[in-house]
Amino acid sequence: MTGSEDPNVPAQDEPEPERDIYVQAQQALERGDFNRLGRLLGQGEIDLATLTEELRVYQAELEVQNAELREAQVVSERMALRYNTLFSAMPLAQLVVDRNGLVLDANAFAEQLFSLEHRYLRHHFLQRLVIPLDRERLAEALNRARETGSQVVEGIHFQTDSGEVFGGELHMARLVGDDDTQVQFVCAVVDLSKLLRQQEALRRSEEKLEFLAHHDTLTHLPNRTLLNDRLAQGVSRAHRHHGVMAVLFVDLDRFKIINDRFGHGAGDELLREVAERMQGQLRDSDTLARVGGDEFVVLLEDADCARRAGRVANRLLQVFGPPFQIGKERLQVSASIGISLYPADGTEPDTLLRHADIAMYEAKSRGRNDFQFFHAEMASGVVEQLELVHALRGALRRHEFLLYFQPQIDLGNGRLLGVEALLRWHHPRQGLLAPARFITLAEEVGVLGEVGSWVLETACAQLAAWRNNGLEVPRVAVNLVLQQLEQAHFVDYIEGLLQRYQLAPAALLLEVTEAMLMRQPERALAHLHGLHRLGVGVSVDDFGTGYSSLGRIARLPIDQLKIDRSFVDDIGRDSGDETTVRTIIGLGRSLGLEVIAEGVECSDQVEFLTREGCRAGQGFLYGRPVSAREILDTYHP
Ligand SMILES: Nc1nc2c(ncn2[C@@H]2O[C@H](COP(=O)(O)O[C@H]3[C@@H](O)[C@H](n4cnc5c(=O)[nH]c(N)nc54)O[C@@H]3COP(=O)(O)O)[C@@H](O)[C@H]2O)c(=O)[nH]1
Repeated sequence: MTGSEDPNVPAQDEPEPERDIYVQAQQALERGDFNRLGRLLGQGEIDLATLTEELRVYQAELEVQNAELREAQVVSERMALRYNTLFSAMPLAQLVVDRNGLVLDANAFAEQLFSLEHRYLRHHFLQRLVIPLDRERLAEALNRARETGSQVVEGIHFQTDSGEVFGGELHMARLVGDDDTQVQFVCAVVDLSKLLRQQEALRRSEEKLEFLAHHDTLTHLPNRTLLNDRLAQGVSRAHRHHGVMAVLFVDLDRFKIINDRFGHGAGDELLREVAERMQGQLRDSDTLARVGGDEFVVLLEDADCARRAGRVANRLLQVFGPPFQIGKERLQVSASIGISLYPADGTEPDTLLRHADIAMYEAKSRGRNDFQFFHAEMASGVVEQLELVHALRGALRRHEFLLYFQPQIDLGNGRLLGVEALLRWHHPRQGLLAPARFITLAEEVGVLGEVGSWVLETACAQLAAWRNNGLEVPRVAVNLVLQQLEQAHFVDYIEGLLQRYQLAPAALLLEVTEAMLMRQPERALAHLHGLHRLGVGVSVDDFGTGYSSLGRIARLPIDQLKIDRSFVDDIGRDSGDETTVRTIIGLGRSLGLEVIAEGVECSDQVEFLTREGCRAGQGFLYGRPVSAREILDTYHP
């Protein structure tokens, strides 16, 4: 003991004797060594009360330690969870490697990226996951990471087990181990090629959206929006350079009929084919746009476009020459084209388009399959046409149609053989319109089939009504259009109609034109045979104006030939036409067909006709087309 040492303070590492006994007792108790405890108690140096107190304190200390341990466990579990989430749940390929780059762990994204299962990936060195050329850079980065704790390697190329190479970035961060020998790194592999692919896909989607906004999805031609844009640019260019420009408005003839008859699928295919054929006739600098169902617009902007416009229009019309093979059908289509020129026909895009549209209507009204340059005088007429088109659409619903009837007379005895039903339209502003004003338009707009059904129904109903009023009109002749003759169940429909109005089949005579028969669509022909079997009469209207082969006429199931008015008109004036009339009458007789002459206006004509053997006639001489009431008043016995 030194002089400075307090004899009452026990040396640091010497246990306090009394306390030592208690510590020994505690340890014995902890171990469950009751013999030892008994011996210590037997030594009599332990006070039981003090021991109990010591044990209580010791227990309290133990509880605190336990609580700390539990808390530490919770913290460590939470840390493990966080680690797992960061390592496994983030959509990023991650690997844990040791100081040499040996893979110790890898998440599912890494397995997927490198096409390697976890168990194989674990035995790889990070170096094997990059291409040989980049391995030295990787080794340098690993060394630096050991010193600095983290590293990023940019522009590195990885390779998958299947040999695929992709560019990207490698991010390394020290995970554990202050000691260099135990160090581990977490490595994140960023696949930039995927990012680039995603960016590329995004760019392509944007491009596609942009394309769709400016192009027609069916034909892929510029749509109205893009056309307006190009038209506006063209006009301002032409204005700046005192240039010219041509706008061609192309509209298919009777496209609606094709759509209705063959379905929209066929219509779409036809439009695609038309677009392709037309495009083939244009220069790269010309614009061909689709601006509506069957409407296309062509812009010509070169210096000689005013002269070229007519030639281009001609070439466009010629593409419709060869039939279009749509599925099993061979379709013959034509188009009408209107042309307007900058600056002569307008200096604003809208005006140029409108005037080309008007000229196109003019081409249609002149018989279609043609082109027309715009003239100022056209405007008023076409506006009227457009109004008519608009009004026609609702005319049936508004009950604006009515039938007039013209008598058909036995030329020998003047008796009434029947009447021809002739359509009239009571236009709200223009008054009573004859068919010449609206039949072609009705066909174009696609309402003629519906109107035709109305005519048939009304004519039959009228025949029944006359009969109920005491007038027996032997038959009614009704004009048909091809559309009606091609309806799927036309013969059944006619049969139903006759039953509904209790009419004999011979009370109905259906007039078809020679032109309709020339085209001889299969279904129409089948219907003619069906009608014949039913006993319904079929008359060939305007006979002599077409070029039907006599052999073909002889084979058709028809009952009557109607000599065209133009020939009857020339009786006594043109010996050629007289010969035609004579031939038709002879033909009818040899085929056993009734022959009726239309447009009979004077007794000389009657004399010629009866002399040649024609027994029936219709014309102003016997009566103009009149209302049903007037027929009743005139012919009621
Ligand atoms: N598809 C349908 N076509 C129809 C229907 N109703 C009529 N039409 C066709 O329209 C064309 C013109 O008919 P319309 O103006 O009624 O003229 C008829 C007569 O008025 C006229 N006619 C009769 N006799 C004379 C005459 O002596 N002189 C003279 N200048 N004209 C006369 O002829 C027309 C009847 O012709 P047609 O039918 O050829 O016998 C006409 O082609 C009708 O076919 C309809 O409902 N559907």
